[in-house]
Amino acid sequence: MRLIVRERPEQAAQYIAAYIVKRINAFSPTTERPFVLGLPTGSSPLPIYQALIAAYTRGEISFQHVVTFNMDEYVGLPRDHPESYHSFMYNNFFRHINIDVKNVNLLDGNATSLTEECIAYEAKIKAVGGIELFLGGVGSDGHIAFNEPGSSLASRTRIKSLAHETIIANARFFNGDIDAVPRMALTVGVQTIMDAREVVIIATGVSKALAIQQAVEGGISHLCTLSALQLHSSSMVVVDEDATMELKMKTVRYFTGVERTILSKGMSSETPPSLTLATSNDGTWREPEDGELTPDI
Ligand SMILES: N[C@@H]1[C@@H](O)[C@H](O)[C@@H](COP(=O)(O)O)O[C@@H]1O
Repeated sequence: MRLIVRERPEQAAQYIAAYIVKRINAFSPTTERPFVLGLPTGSSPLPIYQALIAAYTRGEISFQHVVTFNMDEYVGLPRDHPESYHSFMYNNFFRHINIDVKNVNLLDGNATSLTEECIAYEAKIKAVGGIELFLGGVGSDGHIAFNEPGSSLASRTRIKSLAHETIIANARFFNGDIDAVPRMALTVGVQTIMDAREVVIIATGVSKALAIQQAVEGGISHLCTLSALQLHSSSMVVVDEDATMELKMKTVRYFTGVERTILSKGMSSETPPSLTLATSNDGTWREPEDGELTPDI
């Protein structure tokens, strides 16, 4: 796991947006070989979407050959409800870029059979060759997507009851009315996220500090599903300083020291070492070879 610390939330978001732009451009996606991107909702990813829209407007990135899969969706909330994740994604991202709506995948929380919807979603991910990069946020209880504490770390897309802490946290999107927050959601599983070739997480604000502490310094535990990323070979957590509040100073210094080492080797701070060193001559992604510098130095 790589931990990137930036002073302010918007700097953390800028870092991730620049990273995604570079990853997609280096991949050179085509119709036959699209870039498959996993996406979250929530307030923390919003500035990432704004930065990606700005990059698109400046002509630095095209989403024409990008296929997206969203992490989760509420059960029973009408698709056109302003707080459905469908509405969130179209209003805050898809409507502002050149993505083909045929390439957008979101779980249907109103499907006749929710179980079949989940099985079909996993099949669709498999059919496009798996997810290249899964972007995610984290809940204050350490959940990733809607994989609440106690979720199996081997879980796949399924129906999930929301934890009380999540219902309270998400009431802010429903005028503070706890009763208006749906009690259930469809969510990709921890294993669905772990299957992505790369996972990038944004966590900003002091409300995420405990979750970050557990995920980075604690052991792997179903009580903090984000901690499963310790087993992923290419994961990166990007935080602002407030989200580091519960980490040991030694931990923060270790990770910022790693980044300094990378920079002193002449790499751009916005360029992941794996990108610089594990990119083939034709610009396509490849597995780093033995002994080659990877993000987990
Ligand atoms: N299902 C979503 C998660 O995917 C998201 O990470 C979390 C945090 O959201 P925020 O960034 O608004 O704190 O909210 C919801 O629970």
